[in-house]
Amino acid sequence: MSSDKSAAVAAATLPPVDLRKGVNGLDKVVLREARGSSAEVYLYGGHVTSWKNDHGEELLFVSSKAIFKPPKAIRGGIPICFPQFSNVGTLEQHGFARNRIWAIDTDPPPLPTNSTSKAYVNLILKPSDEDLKIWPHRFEFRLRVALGPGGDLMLTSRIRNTDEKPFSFTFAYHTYFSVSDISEVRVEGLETLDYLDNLQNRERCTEQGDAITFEGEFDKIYLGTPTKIAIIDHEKKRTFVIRKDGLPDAVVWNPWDKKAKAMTDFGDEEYKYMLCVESAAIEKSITLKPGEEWKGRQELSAVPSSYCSGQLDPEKVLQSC
Ligand SMILES: O=P(O)(O)OC[C@H]1O[C@@H](O)[C@H](O)[C@@H](O)[C@@H]1O
Repeated sequence: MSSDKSAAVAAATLPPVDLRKGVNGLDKVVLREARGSSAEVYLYGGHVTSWKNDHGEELLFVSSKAIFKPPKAIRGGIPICFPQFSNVGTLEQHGFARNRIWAIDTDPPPLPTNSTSKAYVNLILKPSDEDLKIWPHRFEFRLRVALGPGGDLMLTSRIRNTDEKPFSFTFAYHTYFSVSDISEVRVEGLETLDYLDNLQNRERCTEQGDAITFEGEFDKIYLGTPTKIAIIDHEKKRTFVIRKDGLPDAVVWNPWDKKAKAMTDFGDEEYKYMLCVESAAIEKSITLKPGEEWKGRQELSAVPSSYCSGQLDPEKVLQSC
């Protein structure tokens, strides 16, 4: 039996949603779609740690040194940065949502969807008394993680102000994509945009030239980005397409060798095999009045690259997906 078929047969005999124990006994939810794709979501952080296509290939990067233990956020997958991106504010780096234990939301308000997939989970995070001491705002953060019939991974965040006064926040889906070799990767859709360079005190610059390629440490916040961005992996002949909604900015990050060595939960050479492209709302923070809700959506697909005699046609890649 081909591996595709056996993955599909296995998926058909297993439930579309399964609560399991993950690393260090942490609870995780396994999602499986009938054709064989799958995803895993840890309640710790509301954190997606795996997304596999129907060939069983892992599409996200998780470090071999990732520490699955609170309070350290899991290195890789899709950490949720909320209510603060990076160090722009008084909270710990990237906020606290990525290192809190989320709950399964058994009765979420309806979310319009045109997918018939049964492979989804709804999670919820509410602030604890301790959280309210460091960020004095009551909220309900609902996260839905769903696998589409074709294996697409959809994350929908709904954040509601349940307090009596307005609050503001910044946000990112800090997605770590698995790539074959960072030197062979290009990102399309961000050319000619303005960005804040995290390596130059967030100086505002304008991207020049062609698609983005990588030759060293990279850490930029692109502003006013299109709703579609592509990551083209030459060697794998695979293109990731990111579609996003409600998230105008996009962070592109690779730590390269020196920073990789400085991170205790990241292998020295692992920077070669990952790239973060993060759908985000950073430059203009989101403000919610009491009772208001914000929604931010990210949809990921992995498709074969259109690759012709060594030349990629960016237009073709973006249009054909
Ligand atoms: O180590 P952390 O807190 O997970 O952050 C990783 C990186 O996250 C990125 O989003 C930032 O732009 C980088 O500056 C940062 O180094």
